[in-house]
Amino acid sequence: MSDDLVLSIKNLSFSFNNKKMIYDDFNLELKRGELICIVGESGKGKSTLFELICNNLKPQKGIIKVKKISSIYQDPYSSFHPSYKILEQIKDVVDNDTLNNELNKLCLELNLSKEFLLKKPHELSGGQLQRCSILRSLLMKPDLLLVDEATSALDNIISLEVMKLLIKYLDKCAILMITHDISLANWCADEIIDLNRLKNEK
Ligand SMILES: Nc1ncnc2c1ncn2[C@@H]1O[C@H](COP(=O)(O)OP(=O)(O)OP(=O)(O)O)[C@@H](O)[C@H]1O
Repeated sequence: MSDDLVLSIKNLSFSFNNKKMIYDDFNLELKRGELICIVGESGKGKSTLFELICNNLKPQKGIIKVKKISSIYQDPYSSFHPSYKILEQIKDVVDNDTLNNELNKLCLELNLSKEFLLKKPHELSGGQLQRCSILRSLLMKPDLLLVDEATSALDNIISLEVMKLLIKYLDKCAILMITHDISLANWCADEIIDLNRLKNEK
């Protein structure tokens, strides 16, 4: 893949148990600096696409190439182990230099008190833990950030601030984001892929 290309999906076909095709000859390229939103009704295959990109599902046809991924999910409690402090779980995946250089600044930008990092996941609210999950993802310095409805657990003002922060990171990575919020997609996306239309075109 060229330097700027972080995701390449070519001629992807996928169905569960060889039943209804969810993807049929689907193509997508994402370059550093691009933000693409995936929209579509429930059951159209948004999460399935992320599972395919993360290599948790195998396509029947086609090739998916991807550089370093980090994911932010809708439910932050599913992103953390319940028994360990947040900071320990961040240290598991982030090197010391990055922690020393970037943790304070990012906590400020995410409006996240460092005290939260010394707590276990269930001691935080959904919104607080989601910001911890975003913090960990950004500290991992991914080439591709997969964002699945990640701001829906946050209130509107924080959600907008977090989106602005993610957009600031676009010089370092690309973002592929699942959202039901069309106005958010219209506001931030370079391109919107509507899975309802994909199906209608068949
Ligand atoms: N493990 C599975 N086995 C069989 N079918 C599945 C499996 N996972 C998902 N599906 C089906 O595949 C289709 C796409 O599911 P997917 O979860 O990708 O949709 P989605 O667009 O993310 O929906 P939502 O907006 O509700 O999260 C659905 O019809 C779903 O029922």
